[in-house]
Amino acid sequence: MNRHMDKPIKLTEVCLRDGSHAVAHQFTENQVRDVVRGLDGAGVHYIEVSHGDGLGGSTVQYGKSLINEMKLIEAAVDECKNSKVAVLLIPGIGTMNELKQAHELGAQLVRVATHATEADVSAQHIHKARELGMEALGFLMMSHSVSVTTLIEQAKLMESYGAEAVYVTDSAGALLPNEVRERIKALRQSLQIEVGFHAHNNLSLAVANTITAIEEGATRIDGSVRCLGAGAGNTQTEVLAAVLDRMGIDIGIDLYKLMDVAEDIVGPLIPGSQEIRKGSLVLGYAGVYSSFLLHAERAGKRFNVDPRDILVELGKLKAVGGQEDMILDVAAELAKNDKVRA
Ligand SMILES: CC[C@H](O)CC(=O)C(=O)O
Ligand SMILES: [Mn+2]
Repeated sequence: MNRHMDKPIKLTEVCLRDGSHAVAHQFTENQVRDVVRGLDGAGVHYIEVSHGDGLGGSTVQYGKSLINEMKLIEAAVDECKNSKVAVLLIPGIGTMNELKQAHELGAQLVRVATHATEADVSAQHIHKARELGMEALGFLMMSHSVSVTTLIEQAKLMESYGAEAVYVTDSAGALLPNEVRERIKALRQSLQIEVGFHAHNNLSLAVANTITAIEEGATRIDGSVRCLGAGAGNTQTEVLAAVLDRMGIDIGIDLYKLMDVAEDIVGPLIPGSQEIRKGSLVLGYAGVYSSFLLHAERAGKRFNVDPRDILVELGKLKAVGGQEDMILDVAAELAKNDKVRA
């Protein structure tokens, strides 16, 4: 443990949930089984399994899953000897019924995710999860887009509903290290519960930002092996584990086993490349939801406009998760303006 930490670090591996965006929600049951078996064997504490947009996300708006997420959750639970299965739920996309179903299948933790100004919509789901005996954590998305004061207010709401931790969620991968530091520090000073951090690597800062969060006392940390997550992916778990080991922080994970899962099991599932390319870079630069990338690339093709222009415009409009329909509106509008100019 480092000097600020009062609890050991708990790692949530998100490649099977955030990574679902990167594979257009096409995970098969066997892929999930293989990845979970490997992560469980490496000692990962929590493995999140859900549609990329959380329980109930399989829709035309967000992208249809190949396999019903409940089947994937059941398979993940079946493969776990020590790891716990976690799910993500965005109120309004996921419902109480889906939460109950996931719990009955063996999910032990839920992260209730809201936009960084809308924590009030998480109350019922946090209460329900606690009533079911699940761990219930709050996940404040697009945390870069609000002031530290707002973030504290919203985190306190989640704490008052019974959340056992609140995450600073850098959905756009837009936060700079000093901005992570001030946010984590402020939440640590204002909350009695644990603080977490979830990064995206769009500006190549995910590992550095995660280390900064840990230095400030964050104890709930997310990563995705091989960066399999939306945009340029998340904090690369095996890299983070190696860095923490070098720092003398033991998180109880077998580094070589984790590297092997990353290389041999997750690597072959990655459809494109998770390196930072122009699309993902613009996500971080313009402060846009990482899960918008593939939608913007598709809309760009359809309307013959540069996806970067779509993303920059969405950044200006401060589009939030759940407003995926705006991506098509913006693309159509840009195409119309291009025609007028031509
Ligand atoms: C659309 C939900 C989103 O992927 C949740 C998340 O991981 C984030 O906001 O970064
Ligand atoms: Mn994410």
